[in-house]
Amino acid sequence: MENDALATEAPYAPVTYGRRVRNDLEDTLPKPYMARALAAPDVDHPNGTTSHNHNGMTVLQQHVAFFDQDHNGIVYPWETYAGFRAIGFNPISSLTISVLINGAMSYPTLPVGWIPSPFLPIYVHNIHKAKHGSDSGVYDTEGSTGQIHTERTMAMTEGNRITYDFFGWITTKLEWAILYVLARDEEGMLSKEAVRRCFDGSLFEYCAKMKEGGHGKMG
Ligand code: HEM
Repeated sequence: MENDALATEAPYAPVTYGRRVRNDLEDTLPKPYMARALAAPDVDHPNGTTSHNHNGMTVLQQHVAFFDQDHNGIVYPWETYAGFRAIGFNPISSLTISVLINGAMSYPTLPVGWIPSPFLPIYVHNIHKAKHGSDSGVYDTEGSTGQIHTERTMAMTEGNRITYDFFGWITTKLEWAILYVLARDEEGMLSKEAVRRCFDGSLFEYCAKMKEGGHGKMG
């Protein structure tokens, strides 16, 4: 009975055998249940990305800060576009993605009123309000991160679908598809480290530097 209390699998729910719960996090990660505000840790990086400055922002704010080109706390569609160009996406993809991202995320982040802004600004301060359903759950509703265990991302985006959450299904797929295009290796694999660094935004800084140095993958 005592062992049952710690069981992570239920015989009558085969899905709990397929989607295993890790029980070794505490070996390397202190307080794995505690959401981190400033860092995106995993078992191999218990302190997050130490080379990356959090500037006092939540991990989700750090995720989008790269796109705030003029550092005024607002990401306009043309800044999203410039950010995507800087990390190597072509003009057509960059334009399409920036219209979709700012189109979907501007409104919930607006600081005052009910009226949408025609310029589609995204307010970094309120980015936690742009969180949607059917996601990985790594970011919590305040924009902090829990532990990241993302070995099987595509299966995860299927498995995390919330019923009738069409917006969440599509947005989550899109986010993971963009990450895949950006960070896959020669064998078409997405490394766990690329995923972790996407969460805290340090991946984008890295990709922009690579692109600047002429190592950009997407030309
Ligand atoms: C190359 C650029 C980008 C990539 C690869 C990317 C990828 C991702 C990924 C993989 C997630 C995690 C989704 C999940 O937890 O299942 C995510 C979440 C998020 N991203 Fe991005 N993203 C990018 C750019 C942006 C931009 C420009 C913004 C807005 C300015 C943004 C806002 C968000 C928000 C608000 C979330 C939280 C969604 C949630 O957890 O519900 N991202 N992104």
